[in-house]
Amino acid sequence: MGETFGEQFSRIAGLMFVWSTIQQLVPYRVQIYLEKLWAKLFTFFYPYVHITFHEYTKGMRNEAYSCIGTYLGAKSSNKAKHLTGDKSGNSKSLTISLAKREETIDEFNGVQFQWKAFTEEIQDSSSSRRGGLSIPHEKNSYILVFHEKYREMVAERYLDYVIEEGKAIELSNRKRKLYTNKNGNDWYWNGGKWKHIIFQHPATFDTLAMDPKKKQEIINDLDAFKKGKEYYAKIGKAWKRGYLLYGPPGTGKSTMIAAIANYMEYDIYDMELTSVKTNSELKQLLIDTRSKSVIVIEDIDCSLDLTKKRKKKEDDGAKTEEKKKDDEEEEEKDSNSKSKVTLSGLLNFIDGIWSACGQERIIIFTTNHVDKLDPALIRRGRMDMHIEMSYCKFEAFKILAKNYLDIDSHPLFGEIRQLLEENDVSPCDVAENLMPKTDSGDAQHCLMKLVEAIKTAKLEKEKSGDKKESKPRKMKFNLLSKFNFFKQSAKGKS
Ligand SMILES: Nc1ncnc2c1ncn2[C@@H]1O[C@H](COP(=O)(O)OP(=O)(O)OP(=O)(O)O)[C@@H](O)[C@H]1O
Ligand SMILES: [Mg+2]
Repeated sequence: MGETFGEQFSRIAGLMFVWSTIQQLVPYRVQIYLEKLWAKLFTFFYPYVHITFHEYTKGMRNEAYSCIGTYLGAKSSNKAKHLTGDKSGNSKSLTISLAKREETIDEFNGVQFQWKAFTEEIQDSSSSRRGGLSIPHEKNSYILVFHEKYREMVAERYLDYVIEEGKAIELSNRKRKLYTNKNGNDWYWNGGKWKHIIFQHPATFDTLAMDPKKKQEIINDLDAFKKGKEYYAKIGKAWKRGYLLYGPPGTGKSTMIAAIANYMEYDIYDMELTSVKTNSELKQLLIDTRSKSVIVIEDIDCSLDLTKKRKKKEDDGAKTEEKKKDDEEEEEKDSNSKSKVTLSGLLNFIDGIWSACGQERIIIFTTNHVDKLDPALIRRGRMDMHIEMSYCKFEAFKILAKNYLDIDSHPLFGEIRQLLEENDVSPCDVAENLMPKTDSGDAQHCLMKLVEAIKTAKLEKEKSGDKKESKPRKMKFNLLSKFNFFKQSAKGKS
């Protein structure tokens, strides 16, 4: 394997010359016999196999080519002498690749493999002809050369390894995207049914205020899912996971989605179910999603009248014919303007045959009213984990205090602990009070503000006599509305 491409080429040319001379001198039958002999001889003198990976095959970009390029760039950045650097709009940092005609050696399981970045100049006489001149264009490829005896290793392990590694590097270096199926002009359309902007959200599990034990459980579940490729294949299950996030407004459901996407380094598909007209459109949307993504349906209880539809069927039996007819007419009027996605369409979306066509996907539903959902929608197995996002208790408060004020303790913490135990306050409302409104706003001032706010809310509640059914102030932060801020900045970058 120590030979360069030049030396290998001279050796092949010599052998070819000997062969063509012999061919001209002997009759046809002998030629056939000699051809077999030649194949053996050739392998004996030149026991190397070449595999070429072109940049384009049949007019389509070859995914293997870009994965190999990324892999070789990462592997040879400290070995090869000629490299190129590239920073495309979609990558977070500089991508290093082998320069044209550069060679490098890669080692796998103690075996050396030779790679070369090959470029061929082609004189295109048709499409690119300008003013009588034919403009040359380049045909790029990577060539892998290895000894005959490693054929099996290459086919069964090495190439898979190279492609997977390349893909992983590409994924970790790409800018992630937030997709939507909503109508609107200020999103980038990517050819399918989804439009996107660059996804940038600072939420992480560290900044998410919730019970630390519960948080760790979710992180462990995500870790197991990430590493579960073989396990899911072994048990014959599609590699996907479903989470149901439920809880009152402002308890961090949307924030949790952003934290999950950041932790997993996934894209987000924010599905507006009311914009989907039919079940087949829903299926098409699913097909158009890519793997390594979180598919989100927020406020699932408000998205579709799924529960009503099912309940109606049960009630229909008890109605008079006239009443039934009136209802049907009413429904007909409604149905022309509304989405016709049905519960079974949605269930198929979650775990039908089609849902398995892309791997490594997380589906998340959020709701403020878990009790309103159809049991079929949230049964175990369909939604693997039910996560309750609840009011802010002391442990969660400490995380917010650290995030917003950078403090771990304060004399007011004791009072706040007690107030949080006795009152239902959403993390959103706590966060709102901890945010300094002026430059002079210090920790003491913010904590006092919080204490006052909780006490005032408590008094108001007592006055209204509605001690039990306290509803926190609804501060609706839809995932998309949060990202409106990023739309402008994302323009032109994607
Ligand atoms: N658990 C939390 N940890 C950290 N910040 C939080 C948390 N909950 C709420 N917040 C803060 O409050 C804001 C609103 O939270 P978020 O939108 O995630 O709530 P939600 O549960 O999705 O509400 P809704 O049910 O109205 O959609 C967030 O931008 C965040 O700043
Ligand atoms: Mg939300």
